[in-house]
Amino acid sequence: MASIRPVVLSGPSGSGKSTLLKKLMEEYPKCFAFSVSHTTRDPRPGEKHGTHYYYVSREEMTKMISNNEFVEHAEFSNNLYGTSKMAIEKVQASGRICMLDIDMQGVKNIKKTDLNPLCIFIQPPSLEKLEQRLRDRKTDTEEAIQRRLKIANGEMEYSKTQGAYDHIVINDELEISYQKLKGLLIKVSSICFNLE
Ligand SMILES: Nc1ncnc2c1ncn2[C@@H]1O[C@H](COP(=O)(O)OP(=O)(O)OP(=O)(O)O)[C@@H](O)[C@H]1O
Repeated sequence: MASIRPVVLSGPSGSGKSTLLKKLMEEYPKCFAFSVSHTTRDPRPGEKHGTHYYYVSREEMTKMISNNEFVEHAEFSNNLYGTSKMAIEKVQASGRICMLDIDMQGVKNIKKTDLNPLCIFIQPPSLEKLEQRLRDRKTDTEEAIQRRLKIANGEMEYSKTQGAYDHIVINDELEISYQKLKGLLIKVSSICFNLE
């Protein structure tokens, strides 16, 4: 049986990826799952290997990176984090749709794998509205907002290139965008998604 395609949501910071994913997970908790990331940081009390993260040594993770086992990886506060192909395949094997929230570079990488992802660009209605949403979110400094807006320009440009994304959802009115997203996901797996 062909495996269920993983679904990538990508788009500028503040375009609404987390908001849409949260709605989806709340409405269909059994249908979707996130992949478990790898990290070199130590587990915190109560955290379980394979549930919260896969905890690996820096040596092991560096080796995995050079073996091209990650679709994306980054370093924060002296620790490496990454989304492995294996973790995505594990979700697929469980019969659920693996949802990924990854940046433009991650999209380019995952498209080179044999995971056959459905890539959806979550587009803000305008850069002005994006800026307003980032301000209203109150999670970023002015400097961070300016940095996010600069990156957003490049992401918007890339989204227009031929074949970059399978679909674009303009996130203007949240409920309408959410329904559009659901419509696209039914096509990935009507069995799992059991909406009809
Ligand atoms: N359709 C919408 N209309 C108005 N506000 C929205 C809409 N969608 C999301 N928002 C708000 O915009 C802000 C940014 O959304 P969110 O945090 O989901 O973006 P994101 O793409 O996940 O960003 P990041 O990449 O930084 O995690 C949030 O405060 C959210 O409540």
